[in-house]
Amino acid sequence: MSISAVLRNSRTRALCVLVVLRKSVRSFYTYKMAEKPADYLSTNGFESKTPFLIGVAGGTASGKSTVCQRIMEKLGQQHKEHTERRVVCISQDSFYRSLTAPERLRAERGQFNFDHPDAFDDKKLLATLKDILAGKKVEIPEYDYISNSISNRTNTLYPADVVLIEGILVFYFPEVRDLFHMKLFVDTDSDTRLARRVPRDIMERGRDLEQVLNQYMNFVKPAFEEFCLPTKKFADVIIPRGADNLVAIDLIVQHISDYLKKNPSEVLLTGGSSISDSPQRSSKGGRPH
Ligand SMILES: Nc1ncnc2c1ncn2[C@@H]1O[C@H](COP(=O)(O)OP(=O)(O)O)[C@@H](O)[C@H]1O
Ligand SMILES: O=c1ccn([C@@H]2O[C@H](COP(=O)(O)O)[C@@H](O)[C@H]2O)c(=O)[nH]1
Repeated sequence: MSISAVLRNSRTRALCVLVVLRKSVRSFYTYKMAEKPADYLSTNGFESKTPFLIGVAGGTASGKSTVCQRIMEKLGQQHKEHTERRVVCISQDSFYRSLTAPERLRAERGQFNFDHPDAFDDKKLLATLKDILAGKKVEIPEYDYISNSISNRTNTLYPADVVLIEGILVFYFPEVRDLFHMKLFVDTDSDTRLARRVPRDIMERGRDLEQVLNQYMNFVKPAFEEFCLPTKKFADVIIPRGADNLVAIDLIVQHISDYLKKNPSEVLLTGGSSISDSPQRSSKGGRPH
């Protein structure tokens, strides 16, 4: 091979290396930039960080709401103005879908399966959680268990640092499940749950004993076994005995508290924080907890 051919060849090789290098540098930036909007909301040169999203699943009356309440109390959030809260909590029940007229009739007779995934508007739940993760203020509908429907009242959820969402099937829908940075499963035995559900549904949800037991045997128990219990395997932390488990609650509170300390709530100037400081999905590597 002549010297000029060698030179031409090595120049070609050098050019190739440069192209490859440029390509990998560009794809590195593309990756970073593409990741950024999911973690930061950019408005007028300011960025507000995405909240740390915690899913809390478990069977009916396992104590999901009570666990969330305890966490809020221990973090001193319960008595704060809604606009001031750094930790907020919502329920998957706000995302039950509207029923058709025949379904409404069945629901009134206790013959509608509210424990089946089809009872939920999972698209709306997903869209709302994405808005929350984008740092938006959202309206959360109130669910009315007496009329078995979404009421016309909503509660405003202001951007917060940590958002808890509790519900029987929060880990059921894969796209929803993948949004969580941390997944908790409240594991309370079925007898205890039934013993709690009966008085609650009679006193708070306007049911009679026969209705509660029929619904439990026909729908609640089979659906728990088919749809809710299998999602326990997705949990990062299982909380046996629910709100009675003070050790588990204290550990979770400590973790959230550390997260809040590491992530001051003020809005950040653009470029003020690195991507690696922001929450990572628990299904991927590098989780912060
Ligand atoms: N550790 C507990 N000890 C006694 N009662 C409890 C406990 N946890 C929850 N409860 C009661 O059981 C019922 C269901 O609890 P809740 O937290 O609403 O469960 P979930 O949100 O899982 O449906 C409520 O009436 C609640 O007050
Ligand atoms: O109109 C409705 C809607 C839901 N339910 C029951 O509620 C539970 C879920 O709420 P928990 O607070 O987790 O118990 C679910 O088991 C449904 O059966 C209802 O009875 N009526």
